[in-house]
Amino acid sequence: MAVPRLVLIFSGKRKSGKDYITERLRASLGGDVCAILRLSGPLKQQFALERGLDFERLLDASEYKERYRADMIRWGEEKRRADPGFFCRLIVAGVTQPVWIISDARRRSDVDWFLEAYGAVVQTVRVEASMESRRSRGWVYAPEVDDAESECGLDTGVTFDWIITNDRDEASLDEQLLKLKAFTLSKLTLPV
Ligand SMILES: Nc1ncnc2c1ncn2[C@@H]1O[C@H](COP(=O)(O)OP(=O)(O)OP(=O)(O)O)[C@@H](O)[C@H]1O
Ligand SMILES: C[C@@](O)(CCOP(=O)(O)O)CC(=O)O
Repeated sequence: MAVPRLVLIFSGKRKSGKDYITERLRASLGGDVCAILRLSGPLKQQFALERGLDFERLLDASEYKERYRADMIRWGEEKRRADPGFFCRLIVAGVTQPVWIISDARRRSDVDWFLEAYGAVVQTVRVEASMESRRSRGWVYAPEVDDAESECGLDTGVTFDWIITNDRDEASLDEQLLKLKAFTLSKLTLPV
């Protein structure tokens, strides 16, 4: 198994901007240095296959995805109950880049699995956005989703190494991303 130099574990509420921010970070680091690994990737793929759904449409920030979210959460939780590392192992297989971004941690079991496997190089990153910002990006409160572990599992119990505030202030976001990028680059220049 490849050994990463840095594993950034991102979490945050729906529409806080996890995908947006992780894509920006990858773009600025380059795809040969940095891989985005989505725990929900293999989950959505298998769920789509079993239900005859459109996998591609479950990936983007669409209303289509939201329609199936509660069912996907239940489906994924069954898999995790049987094997908490199930999705974690799937997404790290065969990755060759030195920097891994896990874009969508939602549960303690996800964070604990990475800490156990790669603890020395793990950094946890929380993306925060106001309810107003999230609403402006399409968030609408949904019972059984916003009050469930999928959204609240990391609200407490983890001391995040980084907190990124993603509201309307573009300059502030640029600055925060630059700091995280500089930290990431500093890890790449250290000897193995
Ligand atoms: N700082 C920003 N500037 C412009 N657009 C943004 C910003 N942050 C997020 N967005 C947009 O808001 C929408 C929701 O963001 P994104 O999909 O990244 O959130 P998320 O936290 O990954 O949500 P989910 O948990 O639902 O997947 C996307 O269309 C994204 O492009
Ligand atoms: C089903 C689920 O993986 C959907 C995640 O979708 P997204 O990260 O919001 O694109 C959430 C979960 O695992 O609880």
